[in-house]
Amino acid sequence: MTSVSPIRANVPRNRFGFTHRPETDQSFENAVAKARAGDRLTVADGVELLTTGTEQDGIDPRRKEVVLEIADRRREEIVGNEVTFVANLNNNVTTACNTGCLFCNFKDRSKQFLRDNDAAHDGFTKTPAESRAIVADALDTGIYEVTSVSGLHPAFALDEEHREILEGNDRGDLNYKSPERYEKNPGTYTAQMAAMSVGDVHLHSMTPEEAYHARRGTEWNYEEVYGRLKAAGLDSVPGTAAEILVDEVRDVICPGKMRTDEWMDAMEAAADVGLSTTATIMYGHVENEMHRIMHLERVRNLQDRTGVITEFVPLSFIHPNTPLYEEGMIDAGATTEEDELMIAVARLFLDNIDHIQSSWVKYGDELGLKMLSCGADDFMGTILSEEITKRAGGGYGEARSFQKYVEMITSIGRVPVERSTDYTERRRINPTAPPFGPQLGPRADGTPLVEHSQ
Ligand SMILES: C[S@@+](CC[C@H](N)C(=O)[O-])C[C@H]1O[C@@H](n2cnc3c(N)ncnc32)[C@H](O)[C@@H]1O
Ligand SMILES: Nc1c(NC[C@H](O)[C@H](O)[C@H](O)CO)[nH]c(=O)[nH]c1=O
Ligand SMILES: N[C@@H](Cc1ccc(O)cc1)C(=O)O
Ligand code: SF4
Repeated sequence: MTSVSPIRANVPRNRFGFTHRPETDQSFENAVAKARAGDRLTVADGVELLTTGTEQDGIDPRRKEVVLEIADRRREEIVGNEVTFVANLNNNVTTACNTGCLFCNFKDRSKQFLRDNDAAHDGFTKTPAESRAIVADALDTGIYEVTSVSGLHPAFALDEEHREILEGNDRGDLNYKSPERYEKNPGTYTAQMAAMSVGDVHLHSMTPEEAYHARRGTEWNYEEVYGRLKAAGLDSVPGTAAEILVDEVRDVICPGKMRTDEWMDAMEAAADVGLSTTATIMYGHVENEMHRIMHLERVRNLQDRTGVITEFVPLSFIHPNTPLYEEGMIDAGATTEEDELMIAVARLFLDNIDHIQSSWVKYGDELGLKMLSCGADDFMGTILSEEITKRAGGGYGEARSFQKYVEMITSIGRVPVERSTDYTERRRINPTAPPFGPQLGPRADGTPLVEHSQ
């Protein structure tokens, strides 16, 4: 075989002095043989596939095609030709947060939200009543699910009992301030859950990091917290806040956030009280390929223990407005080749998670569609409102209509399918029978959700 020039990757892998390096005793060829045979992959196998061989720098384009093709075939064996998506709304409650993650531009320093601060700011907080009105309107238009993730507002408490504990505490280290001190009161987490549980809408909310905030200053374990949230209306948990589940990476990008073990603990507790979850990886910043595969191994182990992870969502880091980029710690996010390999190796490595999501918020339509032939089978949801990626500098919009989904999915010869959050309800859409609108939501009647241009 004549040699082809390797493609450079963007990530500054040598700058941070990490202990874990993408080095293995495995060969690319052996790893490929195991992937083809469907054997459970080791960390070394995963690193070989993700790097297209560790013996050389950069990505070998021919080897990359081999990995993508094996992953695409595996996708077909496991889930066939259907491409799913969900009719959902994002309703984030507040941007107030002091955790200071260096990859995030969603948050605004919570000081700005205090009543005695006169300076203008772009952040927002919604009361439970405001959240309810927004979800109720969307439910009438046909959504199945509401996803809600928020900053860790200092006035948030889990419930009234938690508020009493926090009010009665004079410890200065609990990141708590009374709601009276703020312009707007987010209420309690359980009040927000109850407010957003309109009709039979599926409520997907409370990341492990939010659950951590909801138990601060108490002895309550995560089972207690998720149990109370479930009783208030929570249906399933977004497995974000995962970022990279290796502490030496967390030390750099989110030193204020929970460590890997605590994230695992919270996710297991959610499963123990009967909630299903998703799992994510946010990649393409300071981490190297060894970190990415260690992350996949930890997610695979978690799924072996819980079995409740319905989908895996690779979130490609959006860099332009983030401290990591502005402070010169990174030069860019992942390249297209790294994105393709991340999806493909997630499909091959995670032999116990059926669905791999291609996120149009992160990849856009063109690359998003390409990912559906690299191992992904789910194409996210309509979401209708998006703030996290937009504020980080992403430019792929805030919504997709059913019409757009049907056009995109049929253009690559696959079958468009509306799904429920946990994939147990699925409805194949006949592409020759417009108009296209949601039918699975509690109040859905097939009327299109948003304008066709999106
Ligand atoms: C913004 S937080 C909101 C929920 C909660 N504060 C938390 O940290 O879990 C949700 C997730 O968005 C993702 N995110 C934030 N900034 C991002 C960026 N610039 N690019 C890609 N994903 C990002 C991270 O994975 C993060 O865990
Ligand atoms: N529901 C999904 C979202 N929601 C959008 C998020 O609010 C945000 O844009 C971001 O993705 C955080 O990194 N995004 C997905 O990528 N996938 C979803 O299923
Ligand atoms: N649907 C995924 C993806 C997601 C990503 C980022 C979010 O902020 C919210 C959701 C989840 O539930 O985890
Ligand atoms: S990722 Fe979440 S915890 Fe971290 S700063 Fe952003 S909103 Fe806050």
